[in-house]
Amino acid sequence: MARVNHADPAAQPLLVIDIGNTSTVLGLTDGGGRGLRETWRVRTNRDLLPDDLARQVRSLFAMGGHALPRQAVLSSVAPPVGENYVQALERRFGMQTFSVNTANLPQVSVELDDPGGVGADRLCNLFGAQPYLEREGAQYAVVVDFGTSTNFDVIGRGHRFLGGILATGAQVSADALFARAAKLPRIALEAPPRTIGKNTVQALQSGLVFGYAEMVDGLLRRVRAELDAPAVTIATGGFAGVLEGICREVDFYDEGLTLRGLIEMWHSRQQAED
Ligand SMILES: Nc1ncnc2c1ncn2[C@@H]1O[C@H](COP(=O)(O)OP(=O)(O)O)[C@@H](O)[C@H]1O
Ligand SMILES: CC(C)(COP(=O)(O)O)[C@@H](O)C(=O)NCCC(=O)O
Ligand SMILES: [K+]
Repeated sequence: MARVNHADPAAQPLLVIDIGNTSTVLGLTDGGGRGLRETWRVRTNRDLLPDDLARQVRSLFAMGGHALPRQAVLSSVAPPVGENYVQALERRFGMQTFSVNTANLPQVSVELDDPGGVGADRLCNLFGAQPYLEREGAQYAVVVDFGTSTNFDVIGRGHRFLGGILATGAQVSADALFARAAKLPRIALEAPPRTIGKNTVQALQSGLVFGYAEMVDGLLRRVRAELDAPAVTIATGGFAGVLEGICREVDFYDEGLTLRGLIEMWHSRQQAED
């Protein structure tokens, strides 16, 4: 029987929070494991103050019947929301918190002009991609993260962040078009039955969904052509599900990659400290 080591932080449940510009994903790990007992997706709201966030976290945990853990790890690309969560968790619940940034990840080599400028979510994706690198025996991985912006994170073996691409997110592109074309209806971003649309809605869906997929495929081909060895490609983020089966250059779809990366990063940091 496994004995729980109460002194070992890696054996305790952990609250993980990934704060994007549109959504915040929270998760609770099972004690000591990498598995998630439950996840929640809430809107990222820059207007909420630390006590609002404390109330939010408390009610999510109450809803699931979970006790609050003693430790949390956060990734934020939406200041000041990350800082507000940290204040809430530390002051109201006495939690120990760790916020991801380049400076506190010595095991990662960020090979950019300004290593400190990379988004924390992209560093989570670096960790989330590790199992794919190992399983596929690839030298490189490219994570395509479909959020507010669409990020391509190019990762090399040995925890190397090599660079990438930032493209306008699919919803942001659609919103910009609707805002400037008076006669166009707001449509659901889903694939139409065929490329040649038979009405305004289908024509828009073709441009926004198939057009977007072609951009992704084209950029992935260009990235692959610049690398000196094969790359495994994985899609994640809010809009990835819509493109599943449409992008030809995407090998895997993995909704939970960023959050699992955040958990993995925390464990690898614990090991580095031991
Ligand atoms: N369940 C869903 N189905 C389809 N599209 C979604 C879904 N959830 C989010 N999106 C789209 O994904 C984008 C936001 O993704 P998300 O991962 O929440 O972004 P961020 O990481 O920037 O917070 C938006 O374009 C949104 O319309
Ligand atoms: C590119 C991003 C806006 C993506 O955020 P998201 O779409 O996930 O909300 C974020 O990772 C960010 O602000 N990055 C800083 C710039 C960089 O990574 O180079
Ligand atoms: K994200």
